[in-house]
Amino acid sequence: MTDPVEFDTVSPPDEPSREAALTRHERLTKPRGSLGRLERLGAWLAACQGQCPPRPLERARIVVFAGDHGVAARGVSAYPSEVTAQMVANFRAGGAAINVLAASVGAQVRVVDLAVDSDAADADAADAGDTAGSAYRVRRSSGSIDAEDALTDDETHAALAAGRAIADEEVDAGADLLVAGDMGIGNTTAAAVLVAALTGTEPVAVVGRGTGIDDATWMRKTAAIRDALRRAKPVTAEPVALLRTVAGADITAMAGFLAQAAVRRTPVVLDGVVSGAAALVAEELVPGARAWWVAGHRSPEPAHALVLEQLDLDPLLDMAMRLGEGTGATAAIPLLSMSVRVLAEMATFDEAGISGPTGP
Ligand SMILES: O=C(O)c1ccc[n+]([C@@H]2O[C@H](COP(=O)([O-])O)[C@@H](O)[C@H]2O)c1
Ligand SMILES: Cc1cc2nc[nH]c2cc1C
Repeated sequence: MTDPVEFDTVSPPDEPSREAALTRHERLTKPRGSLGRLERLGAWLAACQGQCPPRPLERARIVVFAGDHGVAARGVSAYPSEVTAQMVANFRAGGAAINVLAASVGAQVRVVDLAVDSDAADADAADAGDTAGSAYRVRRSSGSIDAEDALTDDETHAALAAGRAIADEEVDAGADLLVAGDMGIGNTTAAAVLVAALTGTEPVAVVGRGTGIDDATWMRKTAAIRDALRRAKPVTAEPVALLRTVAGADITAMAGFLAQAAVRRTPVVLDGVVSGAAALVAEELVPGARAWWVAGHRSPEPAHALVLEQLDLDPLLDMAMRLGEGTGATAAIPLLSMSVRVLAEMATFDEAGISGPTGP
């Protein structure tokens, strides 16, 4: 059996740099506080970088964690499982929404197949040019979580180790901002179960429309979530066992990635309900990790609202986006870039010879 995966502890972002950024904002040529949340966002990035003004963001990386889910066979999605492999090919060809959004904001996309339900040989072929992609493949799909564990212990450790290694690779290659995206038919069922388990919520309050399911599918999905939640209950306080029971290799790797990004002091933009569910588990694995995350957007999935509340994160955008792939997070990247550049490039009152506020 493989060894359990250990994570170092998380240290908080640098408070003096945050303070310096907030103080600098008082001296920039604008009424005090007038850039609103953009000011706090820049201060957060200054704290993450440990310097004020912060460096411009130059290497934002989006990692799409792809995997299939056995529970899809219960009829819980509006699309068939084969779409996962087809979309992985689309990502690699550059034709998916995330490719276009990433190109628009100057970010790069990396796709990693953790458990796509296709032949490993296909994955190897598709991974040509991205050798790391197939190297991290843990298995094909996952157990149907309403009736069996998603993964074995060994697979859970392998997926966590994969996510940790991917974060290390990205940080070592100079990433200054990370996004965890997801692709996997059926993954909103697994995400909803994780969120319900970790927030003590009833199935009907976490079930969402996913890819756009009809009412009959909603009933099957709710039943699957109910059954999986019953299986998850005994391991709710054990994050690794919870991942083994109801997550799947893609979400498990994402949790490892989010945990390790925080350990490595690298800021992350969270996406929708799937990255949110992984983030809830990552915060259990390495408490304090949430200080390294910002919520890029609010997904209409009800479980996402629970994630945001539990992690005390206020999303930057509310665009009714429910695609996944990291698209909601990537749409928020321009705000992060602006927040940094404002601190670095705006003139101060002194420099511009502009009168400051009247009064004391
Ligand atoms: O990120 C979200 O909040 C989100 C909400 C709904 C659907 N998705 C995407 O849709 C797929 C899962 O939907 P489903 O209905 O098959 O569970 C998966 O590929 C996700 O990336 C993602
Ligand atoms: C086409 C398609 C693209 C996706 N991207 C993320 N989830 C998806 C689900 C479907 C069905």
